[in-house]
Amino acid sequence: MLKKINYGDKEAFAKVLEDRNVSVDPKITMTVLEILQKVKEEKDDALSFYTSKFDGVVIEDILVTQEEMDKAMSLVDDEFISILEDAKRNIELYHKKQLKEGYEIVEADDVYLGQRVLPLQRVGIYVPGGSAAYPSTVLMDVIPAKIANVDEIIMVTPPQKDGSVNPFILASAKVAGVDKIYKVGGAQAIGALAYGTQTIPKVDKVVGPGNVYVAEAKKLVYGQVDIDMIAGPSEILVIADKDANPSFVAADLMSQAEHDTMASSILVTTSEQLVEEVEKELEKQIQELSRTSIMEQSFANYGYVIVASTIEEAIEISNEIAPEHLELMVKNPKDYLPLVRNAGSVFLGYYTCESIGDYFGGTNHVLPTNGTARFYSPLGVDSFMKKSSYLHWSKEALQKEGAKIIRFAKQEGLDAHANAVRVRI
Ligand SMILES: NC(=O)c1ccc[n+]([C@@H]2O[C@H](COP(=O)([O-])OP(=O)(O)OC[C@H]3O[C@@H](n4cnc5c(N)ncnc54)[C@H](O)[C@@H]3O)[C@@H](O)[C@H]2O)c1
Ligand SMILES: N[C@H](CO)Cc1c[nH]c[nH+]1
Ligand SMILES: [Zn+2]
Repeated sequence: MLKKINYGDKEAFAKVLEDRNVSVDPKITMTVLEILQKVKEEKDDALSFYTSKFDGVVIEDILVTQEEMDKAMSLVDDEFISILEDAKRNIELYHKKQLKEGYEIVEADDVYLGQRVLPLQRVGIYVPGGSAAYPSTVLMDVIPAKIANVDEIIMVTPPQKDGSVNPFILASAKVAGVDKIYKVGGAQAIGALAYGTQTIPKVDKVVGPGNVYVAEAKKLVYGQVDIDMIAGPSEILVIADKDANPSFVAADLMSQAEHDTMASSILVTTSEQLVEEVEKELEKQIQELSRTSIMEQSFANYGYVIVASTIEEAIEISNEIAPEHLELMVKNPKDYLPLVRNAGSVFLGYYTCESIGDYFGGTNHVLPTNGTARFYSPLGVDSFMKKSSYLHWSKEALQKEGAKIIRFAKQEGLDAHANAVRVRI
């Protein structure tokens, strides 16, 4: 099911990297530009138009009401609410450590300077609602924003055919602490968050995964608002030694392949025998699961096995691929962690399947994909904060150092800058 290549075959390996560089069809960019322009000009009317066109439903009031929230809570079982709360606790515990403080430096002559770390005022969270509903993503997006102390968290998500929102999404939003929820999705929702409409207020940052229209819209509004990252189809790279259990390896490869036909699952191993055993396990387990066709297509598109000569070499390969998720199914996995340079999130040991991180372990599951783990970080508290600097100089300090500043300004030909110092001293 997986295409087998050797790391030594540089051409074949280059193709693995190339395959991930899916460029966006210009037609999609044109469609999204058109949607964004219409939202900018026609605001709420454009939202109604596109919701009816793409989601097949006409909605009078897109703001989710208290009544709708109460109904959703009554539809969700207590066990699930309690699981959401347990997951929330783990996610909070992990993310609280990310809170950063500002600093101040005090010098002679009443000179002081510092950096303040401030929460964003209003953020927009996109929660996908097309082919699958992910209450877990609501927790992953919202909890770090709450910890950062963002003033207002607004969520947008496409309505279902009957005009409602999946109750598990609403329950998750309630547990996480979202302030307002609007029933609108796709590029039009991103446009609404970026430009504001009569109903949806303009935000400072848009975060959250979505399909290609959502991702393209985020790219296009960047600058008008900040965005988190472009999170594409899921990826998993498993590094397994000869002692790894083939049944576990196969199960984990399938766990991400089931997300999307464009998801990528790669096994890098030092054991030829494991390759054969994993193949057998894949054939067996895939028949026992439900999203068989998606997994098969995903393996056909981006499923690879790469044989490496050592675990160190396997990590070198992984660093080149820079996967969203990396599993180290090897003996003494922590010994290898320092060698990992590029990976969104690393799962250590035979029993740490990636699904733990998707739902419950505490680390964030909104992660850089498509090789961008080389420079992007997981979504976190930092994503919802910004910095601002400040400086104070006294008359004495300016008298001492002012001449240097005047000279600097003159060097740049900026006389008015120099003058601002001169008039004070
Ligand atoms: N990385 C992560 O953490 C993570 C988590 C959850 C989901 N995801 C990904 O998010 C994506 C969700 O996609 P989805 O489609 O299910 O939901 P979605 O909410 O992203 O997209 C649905 C919206 O797309 C718009 N749309 C659909 N067809 C269109 C068209 N022809 N032209 C213009 N707009 C159109 C509609 O407005 C619709 O409301 C998947 O790729 C999934 O793998 C990633
Ligand atoms: N693995 C996905 C991110 O790549 C997130 C997710 C949500 N639910 C299950 N998994
Ligand atoms: Zn997942």
